Amino acid sequence: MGGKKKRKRKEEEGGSSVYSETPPDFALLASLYPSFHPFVQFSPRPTIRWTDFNATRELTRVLLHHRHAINWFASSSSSSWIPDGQLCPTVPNRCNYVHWLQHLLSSNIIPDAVSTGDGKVRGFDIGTGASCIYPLLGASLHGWTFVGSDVTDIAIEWAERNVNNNPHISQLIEIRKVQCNANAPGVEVGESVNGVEITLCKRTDTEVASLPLDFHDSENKIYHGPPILVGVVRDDEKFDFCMCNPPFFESLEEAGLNPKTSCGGTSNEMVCPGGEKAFITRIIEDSIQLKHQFRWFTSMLGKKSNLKYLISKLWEVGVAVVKTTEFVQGRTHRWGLAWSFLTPKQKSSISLPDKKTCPSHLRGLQCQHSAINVLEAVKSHFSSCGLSCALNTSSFTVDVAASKDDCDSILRNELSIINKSVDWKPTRETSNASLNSSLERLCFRILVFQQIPGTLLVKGSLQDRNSPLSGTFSVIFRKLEEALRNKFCTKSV
Ligand SMILES: C[S@@+](CC[C@H](N)C(=O)[O-])C[C@H]1O[C@@H](n2cnc3c(N)ncnc32)[C@H](O)[C@@H]1O
Repeated sequence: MGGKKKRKRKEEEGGSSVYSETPPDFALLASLYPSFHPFVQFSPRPTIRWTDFNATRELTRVLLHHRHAINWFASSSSSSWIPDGQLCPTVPNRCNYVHWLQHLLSSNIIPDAVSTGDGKVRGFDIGTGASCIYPLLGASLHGWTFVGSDVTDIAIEWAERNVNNNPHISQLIEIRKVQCNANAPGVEVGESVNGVEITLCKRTDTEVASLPLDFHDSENKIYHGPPILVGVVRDDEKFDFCMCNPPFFESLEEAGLNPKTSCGGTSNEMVCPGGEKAFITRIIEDSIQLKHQFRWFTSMLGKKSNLKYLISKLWEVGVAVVKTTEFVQGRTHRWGLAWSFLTPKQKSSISLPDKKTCPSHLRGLQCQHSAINVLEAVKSHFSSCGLSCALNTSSFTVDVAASKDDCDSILRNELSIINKSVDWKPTRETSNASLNSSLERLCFRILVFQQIPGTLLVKGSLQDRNSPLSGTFSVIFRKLEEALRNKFCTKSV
């Protein structure tokens, strides 16, 4: 696909932002902001040293002010708006997420329940950080109201400070401290590892302290830290969305030091046992309990490889719609995952309902076509898709078997049709090598019979409804339905 087409697709998904079109002009910013000037190297072309934490922090400050009218000067004499070493957000990357949320909210995919009664969009930012970047951006760009939560005292203190420094939007933002459950086992967020705050990425040559042994235990992928949504969101609250830039990494070693940039980030901000996979899994679990209190649940991901697991987890818990996107900023790639329990209003894209509600009946084929004609069309449809099938003219059935690869490729095709705006139910991961081979195939039967005089009914039934591949059945059946309607129906029935 050409670059133009790709960009258009991204824009349709809400996956690009103003920063892809108009990157920061360092020379202009240096001339407007004397505090930024010393960090700019003008030759061969204006840029900053990305490995210098003070330079990236200053860039964030000036961009927030210049582009978003967000005031970053503390009211005290301090000129910092986040303390040394705390994660310093890059504005373009954070804007991409806000831009995508705006796209989701306005896309009309799910019912448009106004949460607060005052007509304002209300969001919940999980782990708002010292910068409070998402509430500040969301409030300033779109007038959204926010609750921003965090677990550490330092994040709460500075987030409040940053909100108060922006009186024009401060009324829109509430900062909420997550009360850590004293009995919760595992990580003690708010305390530092080994009693020292370990700073990541601050400098390229920063040493990362060694960790206690049990911190390396990657076996336990279950999140067992402080509450995330359940226990933090109040019973009477409703939100249009939640968002999260989670601690991506499982360990300090994994977080490592990115030699190319310096965005700061402490252990508390960057690391959680089980990494983002465990953290987002907990958000998914919380979302089941809070399904009526949020329109959209969303999170950012740092690793594409976690998407597959999380999407299948989502379908397992019975969500109604899943969306993903990719955020690309320079050489940094991030992914967005969104889900909702509200039934989509329109079928703008594919949704695979749960097994019990799989469409499996095609009614109303006019009887001027014989059942045999229809049966043969069924067989030739599946044969042309490369699936193995057997026609039985005495039982009026076609038995079809699709391999896991067939199912994956059917889903992939669907995905490309819907411009990679993903609404799909992938096959469950089959990591267990001893898996019975029948589980690796999706077997189903198509039956054609006369339901009432004059009309034929085409019915599909799965051989094993619990097959991990059964999610693909609704796509397969819908494709068959389309093919049969095109061939036999003069008008939609
Ligand atoms: C990667 S930082 C993101 C900060 C900011 N939102 C940003 O995008 O720059 C993750 C944040 O989540 C916070 N955090 C970790 N566990 C949390 C929990 N259970 N509830 C709320 N915040 C949490 C950390 O303290 C940290 O500030």
